Amino acid sequence: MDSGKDDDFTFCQVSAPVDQNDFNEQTVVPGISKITINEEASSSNSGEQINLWNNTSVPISTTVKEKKVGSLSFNVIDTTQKQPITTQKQAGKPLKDPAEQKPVAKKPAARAKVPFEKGYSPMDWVKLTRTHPDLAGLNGQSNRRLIPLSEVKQHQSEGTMWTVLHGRVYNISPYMKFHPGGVDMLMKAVGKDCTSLFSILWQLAYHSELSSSK
Ligand code: HEM
Repeated sequence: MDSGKDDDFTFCQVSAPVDQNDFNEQTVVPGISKITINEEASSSNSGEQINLWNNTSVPISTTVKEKKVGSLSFNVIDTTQKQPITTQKQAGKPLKDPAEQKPVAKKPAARAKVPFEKGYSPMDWVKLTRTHPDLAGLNGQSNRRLIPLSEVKQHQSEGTMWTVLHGRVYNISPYMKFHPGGVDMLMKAVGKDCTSLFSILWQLAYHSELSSSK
């Protein structure tokens, strides 16, 4: 093992994220009519931002930051946009050349925080991570093995709910009731590669804290 992070449930080789097509942003955030997805952002410093509505792309520069929530750690894309994410959409009319479109200020996302049950506050999570060193459920197994997506799909039950984010496998089961967005939201990531979904949420500013350096 190298000297990298060894307290984590890592590494896997999987296919491209699969949940993007299942994902309907309206069900996650009613009222949102326009979102964009970052492609090729997990390991490069530059990429393209694809606009889902008119399929134009805008070059952006990205950096990948590693963030931690308790023992869960993950990479989060930090995009330094050269152009605003949102542009005006005209109902029923073809969109203008992106260069002509007036920029619209990005609205802060409507809050969708769910009240925590007693004993599941962020502070309780911190305590749990300190008192339970093996929340990933490794049981002494290496955290550096290749895990196929087919194996990730098999872990969808209490205690062992796996997801893939930026090429790494995480057991998010212990975090379920601590998730500020609620159990139902987090369940959408279980048994899948949630990288695309996570990028969408980040762009909607739902996971802003995870991606800032505060
Ligand atoms: C994969 C692991 C995930 C982790 C570790 C995680 C962690 C977090 C954290 C720390 C927050 C609070 C951040 C903030 O207040 O800015 C949050 C909020 C939220 N998350 Fe997640 N999340 C995960 C996956 C998901 C998924 C898959 C969804 C939806 C499908 C989701 C939906 C939300 C929503 C709606 C909020 C509420 C944002 C707000 O209104 O404040 N999360 N999550």
